[in-house]
Amino acid sequence: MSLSCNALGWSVKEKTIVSDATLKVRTGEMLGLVGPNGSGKSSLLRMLAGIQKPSSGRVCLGETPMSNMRQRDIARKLALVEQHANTEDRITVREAVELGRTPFLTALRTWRSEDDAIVASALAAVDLKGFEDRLWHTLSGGERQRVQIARALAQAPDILLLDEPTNHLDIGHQLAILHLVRGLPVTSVIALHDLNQALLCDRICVMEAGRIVALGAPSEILTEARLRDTFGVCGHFMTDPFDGTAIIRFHSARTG
Ligand SMILES: Nc1ncnc2c1ncn2[C@@H]1O[C@H](COP(=O)(O)OP(=O)(O)OP(=O)(O)O)[C@@H](O)[C@H]1O
Repeated sequence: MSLSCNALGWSVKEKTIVSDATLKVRTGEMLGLVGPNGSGKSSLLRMLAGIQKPSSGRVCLGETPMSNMRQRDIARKLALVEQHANTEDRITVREAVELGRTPFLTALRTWRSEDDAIVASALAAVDLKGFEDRLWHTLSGGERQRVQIARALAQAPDILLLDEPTNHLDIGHQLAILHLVRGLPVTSVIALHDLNQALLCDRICVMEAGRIVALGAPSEILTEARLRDTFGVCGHFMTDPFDGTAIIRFHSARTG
């Protein structure tokens, strides 16, 4: 399922946070969202997820305007992993992940064994087998982050939005999560600070001061000029001798 927004904007009081964001994420595409701190990535993701109401413009899931959809119907199609997600202190890991099945439960469609299987597979996907009975507040930052990703996977979404999903993770789990998302049959938008990780995406969208300033294939978008102008760093592209892929080596703008 595709995800699009047209002329999307959000202002708080007099301050414009996001303006005129127009974007179409194609079915099955993995789109990296990059930009400096405060450029509006989380705000855009929250609007795309239907959590933040835009001040202007609209979001469509496939061809359907999100404003015409009930929250439950949105949650059956789309999951968001927020940057600083929190949850009830006394909840166990299993209960936190089970919340992902809530949009599918009704008086007639109660919990089934297939829901248990989905929850178990989501926990296994993020390497949290054996953590089922642990209480949320006893988990480390990276373990909590993986629980939130498992909760989103348990939603079995067509569209998965992730806000810096790797920021608390050790390098092994960072790579595992990125490759997991890559391999899922979903349309994804993933906010990332690590531009080498962003190179793994199909396309990259760059935000600057609340605006989308570039959108396209990683090699076209992440140029040395872009690194300098948007991020204020010198970066040089090199070829990884191991597999021939591009990697960026950074220097500070002053010393580069
Ligand atoms: N509720 C709010 N009220 C006022 N300002 C806000 C609010 N939410 C976000 N902002 C401001 O909007 C700007 C964009 O914030 P946002 O969190 O979307 O940026 P970001 O690109 O995700 O940043 P980071 O990389 O630091 O996570 C920031 O300057 C932030 O301070």
